[in-house]
Amino acid sequence: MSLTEPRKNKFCRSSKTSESLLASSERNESEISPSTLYAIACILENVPFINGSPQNTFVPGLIDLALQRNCLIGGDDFKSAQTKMKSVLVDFLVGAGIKPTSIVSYNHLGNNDGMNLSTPQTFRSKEISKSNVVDDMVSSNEILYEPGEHPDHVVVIKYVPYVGDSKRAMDEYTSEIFMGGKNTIVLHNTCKDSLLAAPIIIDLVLLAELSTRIQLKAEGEGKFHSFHPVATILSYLTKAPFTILAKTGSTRHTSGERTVEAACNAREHTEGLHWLGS
Ligand SMILES: O=P([O-])([O-])O[C@@H]1[C@@H](O)[C@H](O)[C@@H](O)[C@H](O)[C@@H]1O
Repeated sequence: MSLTEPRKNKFCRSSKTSESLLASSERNESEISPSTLYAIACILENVPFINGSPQNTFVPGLIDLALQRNCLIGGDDFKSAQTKMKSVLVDFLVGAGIKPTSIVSYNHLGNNDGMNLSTPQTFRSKEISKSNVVDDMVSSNEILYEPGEHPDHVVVIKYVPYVGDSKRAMDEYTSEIFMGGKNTIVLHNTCKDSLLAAPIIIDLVLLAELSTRIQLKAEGEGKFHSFHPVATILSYLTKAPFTILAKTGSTRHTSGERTVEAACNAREHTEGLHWLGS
């Protein structure tokens, strides 16, 4: 986990493969972000790495290295309060046939993260992870939304030192209902940012450790093997779930519902198992 870093809009040449990434870190090149360096160190020691921040730490060369070393990586960005509420509420509204057309999320906080997010480059990383959470829900409902249609969605975060770790979140959800009616839901949420993140970190660490001890094989497979290094099961607890597409093997940020399914499947298949190494 690290403080939010500026988002990389394109990957430099040295981060494209594991070889070029390792060579670049050996040369101490500045393009390699601190969180990517931490991840390299973990993978080289076969220690699971979880990205609790929103920036794109998992550059292609790092994913390559994790696959080669079969080391667990997961992320991105702990889903703690406003975004957790948003993913649940929008899922309910869309599922109930109520069409969110405008979502405005504002929050202010005064801790170190709030100060760090007060620069445009780092805020952009968080803005993306807080905004994309509804994309898959909207695009999957072709009855409510035309192809390409989506709600107006605005995310604002302001740094207010006085409130410290007591994060304030204010949300307004406006939706179209039956016969062109309008519905507006307004939420106000005050919470201790760190107290929300801490249990998520503990759960992620426990789940990551447990995942590394599970061996499995599908029918027809010759031998047992571990889960895929890209830990979809961990991404349920994040804003921007980092997952692997079974068909193509490519990684992508996907929706929360798919990660719920992955977590439920994993639990179903592991309940009551005799634990290796226990
Ligand atoms: O999870 P959430 O409340 O939507 O998002 C939060 C952000 O709004 C806040 O700026 C940050 O400090 C928290 O760590 C968390 O990421």
